[in-house]
Amino acid sequence: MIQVENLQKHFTIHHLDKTLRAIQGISFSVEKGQFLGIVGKSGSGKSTILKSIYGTYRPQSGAIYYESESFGNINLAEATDQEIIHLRKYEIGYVSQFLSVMPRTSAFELVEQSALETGKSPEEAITEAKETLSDFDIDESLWNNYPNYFSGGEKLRLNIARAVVKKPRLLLLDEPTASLDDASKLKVREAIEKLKLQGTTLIGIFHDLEFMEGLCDEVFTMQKGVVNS
Ligand SMILES: Nc1ncnc2c1ncn2[C@@H]1O[C@H](COP(=O)(O)OP(=O)(O)OP(=O)(O)O)[C@@H](O)[C@H]1O
Repeated sequence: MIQVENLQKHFTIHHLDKTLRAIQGISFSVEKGQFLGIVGKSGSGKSTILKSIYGTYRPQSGAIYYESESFGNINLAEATDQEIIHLRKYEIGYVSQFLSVMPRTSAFELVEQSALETGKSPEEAITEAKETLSDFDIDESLWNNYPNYFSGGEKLRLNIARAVVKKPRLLLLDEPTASLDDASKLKVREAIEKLKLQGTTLIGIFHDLEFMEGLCDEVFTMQKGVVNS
């Protein structure tokens, strides 16, 4: 489903006149429906890998081949902005520990809009938004509220619900359980298991190794920009 070859990304820090090598020589592949876990120290380049796959960062060299439904095999490292936007809408989800909300949009509308984006009918989008919000234990009294007022854990669960309602083919998880309590983590774990059964391919970064136990098909450890296997 995804094959990363010799990926390299560096950042130019202009005010320090310095180049920072975030990742170099990263190669791995993930089969359809598998879950790859990435662990490693802070600053070792884990998020840079996910952001390169999601098209947020453009790597300097290397390739990211993705078996897309819309375009066939596509190198995400060289995809156009239009292709990336299309894939984000229909195929690739990204969940970080931060929720970016739209002003004056309720929690329910956020999830509903996400479902509508994938081409669901308004009725289907409403049904699926309700199901997903319930799945993630977001209290019904909060559905019409603005997420700005949510607690940290509620925001995280909403963030994941918004990605999961799309049933993406590839889901990138950048520490989505940071600061969640055990009950909420369990919900996230159940959702991941459900997605896997539906055939979603996942790549996830977690600090909580206990959480990953038995969930990932493979785990690799990053050390200062390179994979340490
Ligand atoms: N946009 C950016 N501009 C400059 N430097 C960056 C940028 N993004 C990441 N870096 C640098 O690249 C390196 C890798 O960062 P990255 O966020 O990938 O690490 P990480 O392993 O995900 O860390 P953490 O576990 O703390 O989230 C770090 O030294 C970071 O400062």
